[in-house]
Amino acid sequence: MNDRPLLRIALPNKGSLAEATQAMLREAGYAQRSDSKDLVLLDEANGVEFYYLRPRDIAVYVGERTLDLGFTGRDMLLDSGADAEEVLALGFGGTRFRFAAPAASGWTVANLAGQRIATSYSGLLGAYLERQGVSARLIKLDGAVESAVRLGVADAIADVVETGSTLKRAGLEVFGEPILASEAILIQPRGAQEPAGLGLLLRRLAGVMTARNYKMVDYNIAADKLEVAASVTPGIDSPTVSPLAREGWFAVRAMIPAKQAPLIMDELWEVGAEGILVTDIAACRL
Ligand SMILES: Nc1ncnc2c1ncn2[C@@H]1O[C@H](COP(=O)(O)OP(=O)(O)OP(=O)(O)O)[C@@H](O)[C@H]1O
Ligand SMILES: O=P(O)(O)OC[C@H]1O[C@H](OP(=O)(O)OP(=O)(O)O)[C@H](O)[C@@H]1O
Ligand SMILES: [Mg+2]
Repeated sequence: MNDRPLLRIALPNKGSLAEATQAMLREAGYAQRSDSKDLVLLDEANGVEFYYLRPRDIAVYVGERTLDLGFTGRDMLLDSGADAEEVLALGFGGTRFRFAAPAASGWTVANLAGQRIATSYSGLLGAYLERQGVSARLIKLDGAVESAVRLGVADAIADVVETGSTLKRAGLEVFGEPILASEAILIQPRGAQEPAGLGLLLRRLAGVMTARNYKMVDYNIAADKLEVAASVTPGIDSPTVSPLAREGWFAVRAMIPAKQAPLIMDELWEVGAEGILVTDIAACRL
């Protein structure tokens, strides 16, 4: 290990983002705790100390400049009002923060004036209602907000929606525009100087996201069809084209968006490509 100060990073100790965050850091080459009761883990080789904290508290620690960086949800950062800012969106933990009310009750955001709205994100909701010029009474709950209407504590709710199945089970339906599109993010104290080690962490995280979002395609193609085939697989910069021992044929290799792989394989087949292989990318730095 070199002698720069340890980078101190907060991670969710439980909840929806905890496992996926730890999986991403492992993929990026960092050590993670093996016992879910551990509060701190020192990754000496990478010069990082990980602190496992309640997801809701992470923005607070980072905003108070107690820790250099934190992994949390965008909704949690904004709700906290902490003096921290988003550095990188991580491509997982995607949710929407939305209003909901009993199904088919015809609610609009304007109707919320003077009503009771239950939420566990009162900072986020309060700021949104203020921007909309709607004055309502916020009922602050810790969780299981979907039950608040049935139990008569609120007229509507504002909560995190992923699949929508919790709302459905409670007989509720979303209304109005989504208040926020959230996902897991990396945060730092607002305006902080870049701590040593952040550049490396960002490169590694970007590498994990690229490896998850792209695949590698290899195929053989005759010279007269190379240009068309290469336009189907332009790669990030440009495809790698190598001559084959077989006269007038080339081997082509390029990265392709993982979601489009089946379609691209079909198109290459139509163009006349042979030996089309798609493989996962285990890791990368671009
Ligand atoms: N299916 C999901 N349900 C809830 N939150 C999710 C889901 N998927 C991703 N998230 C994100 O995870 C974060 C919420 O985490 P968690 O569920 O641990 O919070 P919480 O239950 O409110 O926290 P706490 O346990 O501290 O009260 C938010 O950023 C949210 O957008
Ligand atoms: O749209 P869905 O896929 O159903 O997911 C969203 C639900 O999951 C979360 O609850 P969580 O399990 O975190 O419990 P909590 O309400 O006690 O925080 C969130 O608060 C919603 O209730
Ligand atoms: Mg929760």
